[in-house]
Amino acid sequence: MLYHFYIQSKKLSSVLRSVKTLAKPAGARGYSSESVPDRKVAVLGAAGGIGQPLALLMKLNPLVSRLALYDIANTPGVAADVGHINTRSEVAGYMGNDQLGQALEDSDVVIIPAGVPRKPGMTRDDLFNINAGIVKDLCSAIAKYCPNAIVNMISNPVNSTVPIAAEVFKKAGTYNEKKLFGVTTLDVVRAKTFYAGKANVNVPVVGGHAGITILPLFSQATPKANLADEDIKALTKRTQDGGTEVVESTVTELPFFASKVRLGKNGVEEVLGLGPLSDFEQEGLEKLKPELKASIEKGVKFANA
Ligand SMILES: NC(=O)C1=CN([C@@H]2O[C@H](COP(=O)(O)OP(=O)(O)OC[C@H]3O[C@@H](n4cnc5c(N)ncnc54)[C@H](O)[C@@H]3O)[C@@H](O)[C@H]2O)C=CC1
Ligand SMILES: O=C([O-])CC(=O)C(=O)O
Repeated sequence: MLYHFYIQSKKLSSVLRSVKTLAKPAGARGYSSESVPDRKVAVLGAAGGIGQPLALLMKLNPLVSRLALYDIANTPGVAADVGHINTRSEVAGYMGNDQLGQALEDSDVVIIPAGVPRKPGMTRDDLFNINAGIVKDLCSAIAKYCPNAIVNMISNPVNSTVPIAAEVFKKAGTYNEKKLFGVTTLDVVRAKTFYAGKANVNVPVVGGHAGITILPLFSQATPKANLADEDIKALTKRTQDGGTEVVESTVTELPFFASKVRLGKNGVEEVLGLGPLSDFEQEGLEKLKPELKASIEKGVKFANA
């Protein structure tokens, strides 16, 4: 799954693991290059710490045929570098606002890691003042140049940048709740790693992507490890502090809530429910709602100001 790869891209070891898998010839993984349709992916913020390894992973993905790398600076070099990799997709670099439209035109998928990252001591919400404006402008351009694209928001604070994107698209008349995602897969990756080390385990993580709004559901882990309540509490805290898909849903009364979804080529096909929660998780769910609600409202207010 797309999201899995790029969110893992922060860790070099994960990048190398993914590269190993993806570097197999397309046919070896069940794709025949002739039968793969044309698919354009645009990365906005492509020259950054997340954008560059993400561009590499997209270049290695046999499902991508055109890769547009956009940033306000340094994209010609990044595009030349990534373009030397001998895989299917054609790579083009775009730099500065004048070239944003070209970068976005005809895109099927847009991934946004543009904006500033946290420094030690900052919360994700501390990034709001700078990143909200960046995301708003980029989403206005998406509505204009590729209104049908699937949009994946990485820029923080995700709990607010996703609602900002939704408001911009609603105003432009292009909003499709099935095609807007907040990228929170890193929370799932962390929950799995902390729960069971290297073992192959599934752990759903729901809510948002900041602090207590991240709620790992260890009671639904498969296979299950028999851990004491105190250990589950500690693992929950570690996952929340360590750094799924945020979609508009009816899983809770909140308009945006990370939950398990079934994906298809047109975006979300089904939003899956929360499933049975332990008392500890139910308590966590009630605690996260006010904070996530406030972050959503902050984004909506900004976009409509
Ligand atoms: N959702 C998640 O799980 C994660 C989210 N993030 C977030 O992703 C964002 C990027 O992080 P890094 O790549 O580490 O930061 P970075 O500073 O290394 O890269 C950001 C890039 O965005 C570019 N940029 C700034 N304004 C832009 C604009 N208007 N249009 C296009 N590009 C623009 C910069 O030139 C830079 O190349 C941060 O907000 C960070 O918090 C980071 C890791 C995981
Ligand atoms: O923590 C951050 O600022 C970046 C992020 O979203 C993550 O690593 O989960």
